[in-house]
Amino acid sequence: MNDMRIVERDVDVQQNKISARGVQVYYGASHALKDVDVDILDKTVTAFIGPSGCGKSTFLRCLNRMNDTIDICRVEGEITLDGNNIYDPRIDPVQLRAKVGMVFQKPNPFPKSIYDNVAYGPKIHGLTRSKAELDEIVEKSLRRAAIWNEVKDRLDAPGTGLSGGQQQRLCIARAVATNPEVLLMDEPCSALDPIATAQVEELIDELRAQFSVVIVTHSMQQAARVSQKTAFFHLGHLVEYGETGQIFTNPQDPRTESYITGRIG
Ligand SMILES: Nc1ncnc2c1ncn2[C@@H]1O[C@H](COP(=O)(O)OP(=O)(O)OP(=O)(O)O)[C@@H](O)[C@H]1O
Repeated sequence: MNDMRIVERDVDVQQNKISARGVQVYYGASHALKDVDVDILDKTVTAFIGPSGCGKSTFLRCLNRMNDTIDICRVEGEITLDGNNIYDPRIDPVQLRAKVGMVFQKPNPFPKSIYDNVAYGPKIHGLTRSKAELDEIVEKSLRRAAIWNEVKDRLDAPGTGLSGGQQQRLCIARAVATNPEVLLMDEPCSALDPIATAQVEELIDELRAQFSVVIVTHSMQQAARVSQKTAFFHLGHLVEYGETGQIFTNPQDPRTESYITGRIG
């Protein structure tokens, strides 16, 4: 008789969230990104590293069409989110950016209360039907961003009155409030002190359980601490992409090796 028992086992299939093929970016006549191919995994932190001006932020901004806001910028090639072309003219960039949220280098809370900073996105995207539901989303988002305990008694106070590290976690709460699937972070710790940096790094590790996180960082130590995958960019090319441990201990390309050993950068 056939053995019909189903063997339970850990299934650890890492799925592609975003795929880029043949991506070129131009600022006017200047060719800033050249033929970038990459698959970004779900529930994974991917770090983009490389010397200043190599195109890390430009590529990050391609992933939620933030480059659309720069007049002279032109993007070619294909980028898909869950298999759907994000540059399809039928895609609304505002809706896309709710799914692919972004946190910037400098914390940039709106000049509004802590509550309103987080409530804004769910309100404009019509994600709630009642004040009670909105309160719930605000609390959940502030908890996910590990700042609830610090602000729960002053939700009406201005977001801009928080410390830099708290403001950045508020911006992360704002980004997660629309229930995104991908979180893009452009040097999110560069304006923070070491303690706030450690808090945000810990948070990034927790967010990975729910999102695909992509982080641009100048700090190789940070990339090594927070990411599972690393992409090394140089002069507009994605030179090498792989497991973070492999990139830092056994890089395959001499340019990657020069960068991580401090010879370029
Ligand atoms: N808005 C813009 N207009 C014109 N050129 C730009 C613009 N933004 C970036 N560039 C150019 O595109 C190239 C890539 O820049 P990008 O900011 O993506 O690099 P980066 O690797 O993120 O650099 P950094 O680490 O210094 O932030 C650079 O040559 C830069 O000067």
